Amino acid sequence: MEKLKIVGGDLLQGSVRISGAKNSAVALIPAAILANSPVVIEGLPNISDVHVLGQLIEEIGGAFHFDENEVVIDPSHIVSMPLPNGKVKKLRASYYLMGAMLGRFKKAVIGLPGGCHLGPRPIDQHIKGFEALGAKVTNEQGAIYLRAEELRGARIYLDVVSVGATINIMLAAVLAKGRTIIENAAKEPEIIDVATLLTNMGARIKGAGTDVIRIDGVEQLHGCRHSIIPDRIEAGTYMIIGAAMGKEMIIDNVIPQHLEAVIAKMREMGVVVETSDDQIFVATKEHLRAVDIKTLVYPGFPTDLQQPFTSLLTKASGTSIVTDTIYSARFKHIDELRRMNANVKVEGRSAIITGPSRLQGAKVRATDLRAGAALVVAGLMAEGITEITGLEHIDRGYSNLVDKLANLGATIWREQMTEQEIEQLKNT
Ligand SMILES: CC(=O)N[C@H]1[C@@H](OP(=O)(O)OP(=O)(O)OC[C@H]2O[C@@H](n3ccc(=O)[nH]c3=O)[C@H](O)[C@@H]2O)O[C@H](CO)[C@@H](O)[C@@H]1O
Ligand SMILES: C=C(OP(=O)(O)O)C(=O)O
Repeated sequence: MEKLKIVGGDLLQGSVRISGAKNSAVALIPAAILANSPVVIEGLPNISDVHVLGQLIEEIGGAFHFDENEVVIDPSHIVSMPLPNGKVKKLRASYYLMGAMLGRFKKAVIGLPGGCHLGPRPIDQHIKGFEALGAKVTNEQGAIYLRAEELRGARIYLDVVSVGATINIMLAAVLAKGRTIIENAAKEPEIIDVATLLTNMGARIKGAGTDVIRIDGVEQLHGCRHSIIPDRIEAGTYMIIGAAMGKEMIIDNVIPQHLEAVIAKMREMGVVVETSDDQIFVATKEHLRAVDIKTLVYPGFPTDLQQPFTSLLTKASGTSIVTDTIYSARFKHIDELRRMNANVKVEGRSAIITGPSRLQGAKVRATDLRAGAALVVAGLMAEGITEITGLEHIDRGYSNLVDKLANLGATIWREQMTEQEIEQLKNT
């Protein structure tokens, strides 16, 4: 087991290349199993969520060859094998195997997913969608059993705007008979990316990226080549790092339109942000202003950047209020930031940050993926050494984090934990 060590205070300079989007990747891989021949995806990120999904594809008889440039998924020999336990619990997005397996085999058994603990994360809207398409769905001892004689298109209104439910219903509907209409659909860029792959595989989908998506079922889908979109959350994390510690930082391979809400907030704080076609330039300023943030569905401020942004706000003068309207308990990083001398407290669904604070290095623990990102940002800003444990969370979503930051001039490395440290961690 490893920990991450950061000596804070270095000003960062240079360019960082953003990897493929985690939240696209984890849907594109299950989408590929709907094809009858190999699918090639360029630019998948080198993160554990991708590797775990690859292992799941192999477990059910598919082939998955990972390479930093492209991944080949051959779904020709996949069988409808139950996956009630095991690796499905390691990530959230294993729930996409429900829609994809149901779509291909008209039956599936998939254990309830894992992923970050951010408060309740029900999947009732996914199930409502599968049932509307004609599936019988039951929950037996923590696994979802899905079975249909045939899937028929339906009109489905989502009671909650959900990324996962929107994509999962698309996956189940592309091979269904007739037309499916998803109303109140989520509009995230990752949904468009998945629709683009499915369309290249032969699916008929209109409206992805708007709140009404129309899918006309087809008989079969074939393999194709697809290039993934860049990760707007990874890009946003490096923008935050640039806003905190950047002398002159260029975020490369990014779609600036995907980050408009974040760019606007940074400019409101006084951060220097300039955009071009596929790059964003960010530099810190000595005096940053406090701002309030409310997370919203896309194109609003993304909840996945709320936690690292909180770390940045410890540097701003005044009081900032960060409210998460998507998740009720996405504040596990706050106690750790307090250990680092941040003046932060949680009231209900809001974090209240009073700055500026001089952060101090400390031993802290990442309890979820973006809590980990928040601690990396804080560690880069702090005086002295910060030690971060819980790297398995960070590894779910950040490709080559240490190399990317070291190339920008950060003093950061991974180190084996001693047996005593591992024991201590287990007991906390
Ligand atoms: C793998 C992946 O893509 N993860 C992202 C996805 O998660 P995920 O797809 O799980 O998030 P959703 O968009 O579904 O969830 C949004 C909100 O709706 C609620 N809800 C969702 C589904 C449902 O059936 N019932 C219900 O009540 C959730 O509890 C949450 O409060 O979108 C989130 C919101 O942008 C991001 O934080 C995650 O990074
Ligand atoms: C919440 C996240 O991921 P997941 O939905 O995969 O747990 C995230 O990427 O911030």
